[in-house]
Amino acid sequence: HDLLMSHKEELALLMTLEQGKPMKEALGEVNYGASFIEFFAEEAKRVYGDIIPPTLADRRLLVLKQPIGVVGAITPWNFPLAMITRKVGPALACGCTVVVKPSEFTPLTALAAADLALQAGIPAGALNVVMGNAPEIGDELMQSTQVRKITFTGSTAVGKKLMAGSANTVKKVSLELGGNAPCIVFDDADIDVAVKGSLAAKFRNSGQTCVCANRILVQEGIYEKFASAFVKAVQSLQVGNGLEESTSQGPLINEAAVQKVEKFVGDATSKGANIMLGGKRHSLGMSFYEPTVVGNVSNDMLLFSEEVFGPVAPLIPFKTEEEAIHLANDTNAGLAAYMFTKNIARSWRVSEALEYGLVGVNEGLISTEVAPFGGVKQSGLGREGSKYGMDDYLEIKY
Ligand SMILES: NC(=O)c1ccc[n+]([C@@H]2O[C@H](COP(=O)([O-])OP(=O)(O)OC[C@H]3O[C@@H](n4cnc5c(N)ncnc54)[C@H](O)[C@@H]3O)[C@@H](O)[C@H]2O)c1
Ligand SMILES: O=C[C@H](O)CS(=O)(=O)O
Repeated sequence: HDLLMSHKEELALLMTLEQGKPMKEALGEVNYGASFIEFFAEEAKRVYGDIIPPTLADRRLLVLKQPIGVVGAITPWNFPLAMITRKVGPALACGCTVVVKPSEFTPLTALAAADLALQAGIPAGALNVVMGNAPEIGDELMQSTQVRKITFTGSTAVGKKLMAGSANTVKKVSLELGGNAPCIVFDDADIDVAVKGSLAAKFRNSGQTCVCANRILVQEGIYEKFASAFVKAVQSLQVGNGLEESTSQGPLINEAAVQKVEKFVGDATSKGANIMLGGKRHSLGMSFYEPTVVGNVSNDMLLFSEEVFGPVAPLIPFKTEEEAIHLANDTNAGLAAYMFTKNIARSWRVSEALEYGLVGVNEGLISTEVAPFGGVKQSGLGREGSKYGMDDYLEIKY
């Protein structure tokens, strides 16, 4: 933890250079990534067992918790450090060894973090980083009987492949997959809080975050007022080189990502949505795309049904609370959801009706190492972070 923090600037520079996120976000990710190392170093002291009152007088019943064994960890490019430490932290704390396969788009951050781990005294062989052909490495990890657990963060499609491939050796699998987060703005919301929270939830890492607001549902009574204020806030975002202090929006990870955004925006406009801001490649060229707001989006559009993973905010009008809940849950994803309301009864009622692993109320940035992170439905299996994050790396022995 201390070496990550003392090398914060170098690690952040690596992330900005290979992933593109603005330095201020990269610096924040080092703090976030290091927090998992510190948190789980502490949790290692609390891997408690049990002594169970026996059913027979001459018996003593004991429960131990032991490390599951060798862990295969496969991670994405969008949070090159934190998605690794969110796995390596609990794995090492539970006494497991780890083989990490980082994304081919962000290898340097992974190697730098691993080097710091060796400097910190993590024994050689306890933490390993492998690079190369992802499917081949994945197959090796899935088929090896030495590997007892696969932990994956990435797209839902790849997660399903790994889950299926792990069946042959009955591995424990934890999956952190794609999202399609609704962000519900009710008539009774504080509009400034709603605009600030929706902006943060949508445009973090230029929209390339699994918990990004993917659909912004706005009640009809506040739709015009919210849309106007939200567009004005999006206009304040500064697109540019992540190394420049003024930049708040970097490039997308690659050309394919930009083409996906273009496809989604084109699909929406062809079906009647209207571009309120942006809607095209940025004049900087390369893989920069303008922060975009699309109005009157409906559930027949890709922007509603799929994870855009880019700087595009679809606004979807709704009439009633029941309609908002129905629209919000109308997806196979179930990672994060957000709502903005000043009505406490409504916040409880809607939170409990939403089919998601994480629900933010009047807040767009909810990820923290002390709380359980993970999805329901097809957004994943298991939880990372929090005391619950240890369970996936332990076996219970009676
Ligand atoms: N739920 C979460 O915590 C979370 C966090 C970050 C990203 N994501 C999701 O990840 C996606 C974006 O990340 P990405 O583009 O890196 O995802 P991806 O699935 O394309 O790649 C993720 C990792 O899997 C590897 N991989 C790809 N194909 C593989 C295969 N056949 N076998 C083994 N490994 C393989 C990649 O090399 C990479 O290391 C988005 O859908 C996003 O929502 C989810
Ligand atoms: O992109 C997915 C990450 O899990 C986002 S967060 O940094 O954990 O919020």
